Amino acid sequence: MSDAANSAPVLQVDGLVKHFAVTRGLIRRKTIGLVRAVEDVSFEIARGETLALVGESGCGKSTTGRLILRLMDPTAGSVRFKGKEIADLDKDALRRMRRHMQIIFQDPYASLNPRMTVGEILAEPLRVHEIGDDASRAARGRELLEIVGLLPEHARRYPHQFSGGQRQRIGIARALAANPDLIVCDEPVSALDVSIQAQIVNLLQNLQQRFGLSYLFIAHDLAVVKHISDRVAVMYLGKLVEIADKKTLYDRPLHPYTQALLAAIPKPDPALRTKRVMLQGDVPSPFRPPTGCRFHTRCPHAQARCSAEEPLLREAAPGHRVACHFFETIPAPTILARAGLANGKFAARLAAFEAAKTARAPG
Ligand SMILES: Nc1ncnc2c1ncn2[C@@H]1O[C@H](COP(=O)(O)OP(=O)(O)OP(=O)(O)O)[C@@H](O)[C@H]1O
Repeated sequence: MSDAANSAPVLQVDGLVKHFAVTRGLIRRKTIGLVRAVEDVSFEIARGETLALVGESGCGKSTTGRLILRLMDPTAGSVRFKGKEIADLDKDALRRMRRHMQIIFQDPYASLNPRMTVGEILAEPLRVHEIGDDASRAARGRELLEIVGLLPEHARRYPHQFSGGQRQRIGIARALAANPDLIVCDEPVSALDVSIQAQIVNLLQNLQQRFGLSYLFIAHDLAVVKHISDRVAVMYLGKLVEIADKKTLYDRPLHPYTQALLAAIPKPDPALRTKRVMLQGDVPSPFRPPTGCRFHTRCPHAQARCSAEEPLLREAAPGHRVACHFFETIPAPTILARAGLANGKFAARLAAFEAAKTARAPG
């Protein structure tokens, strides 16, 4: 994180809620319930900071990202960008503000228009925001391609002429075009090979340093998040269950769900390996979330109170908040002296990712 990260937050999210209505009937549509995708989520991101938002599929990460960019309306809650409440902005002001908040998607191919050249794709956000003329937009496009490690002459090519990693670089260049302050990175490397993942993470880190960018980095892959984040927020079934700076969260996870997610990451020293806390079963449906603590149906430490009473996100230490009734008393993950208990597939991915990241091969 850069020094500038100590200044006022770029983004403040307070009590964000999104419920999707579930309807039935073809002619007379009737609401039969709500998918509680995001429930009372609050966090902030400082200038130059990366907050990772982590959790299993369907826990509400992407919806949170889209609510922040106002790509959909929230059911309740507040999103303030550089001190301004987004809900208060009229259509024109929202369009102007969007210039400063961008998104990078998981699948760059799906988000790049196949009929446009790369030059046209990069000029588009500038045209939408009425920045410059045709010549200056084309020049900016060529500059952006160099910034993300491609060649200026690539502007004449079409998205299908690039590899997955190169396409993600184009997606990043497009997000950078209008000089944003905040980029929502929605699983930007999940679809890429592990060696390419490392290159894209390196690129995002370099761009952050160079341009003072803030990132909300959405991911389910803790190996990637470990490298890029300053702080980590863990989400389960629409709710934040733990938030802390990276070191605290990785060294001293207090929520049983975070412990389970982190135990899947192997440590190089077998003596430091922790017993893998197996997550039982699938994530319950956000259509009918469990009562009390939403994690209680899968929690190895659940007690009667957990199904009856919803835990608040409480401060465990300054900057470290945990939503668990019993975090003070549940035991830390067991240390094992024996190797081989970590998740082998994950271990291999993490090792490959770290090797590739160190190699910093060109993309
Ligand atoms: N437009 C929608 N209408 C109804 N339900 C939706 C809609 N968008 C998302 N959901 C539901 O909201 C919940 C959260 O979805 P979301 O995509 O935010 O989760 P996620 O953590 O990003 O998962 P993934 O990694 O799979 O994208 C899911 O149960 C999803 O099915």
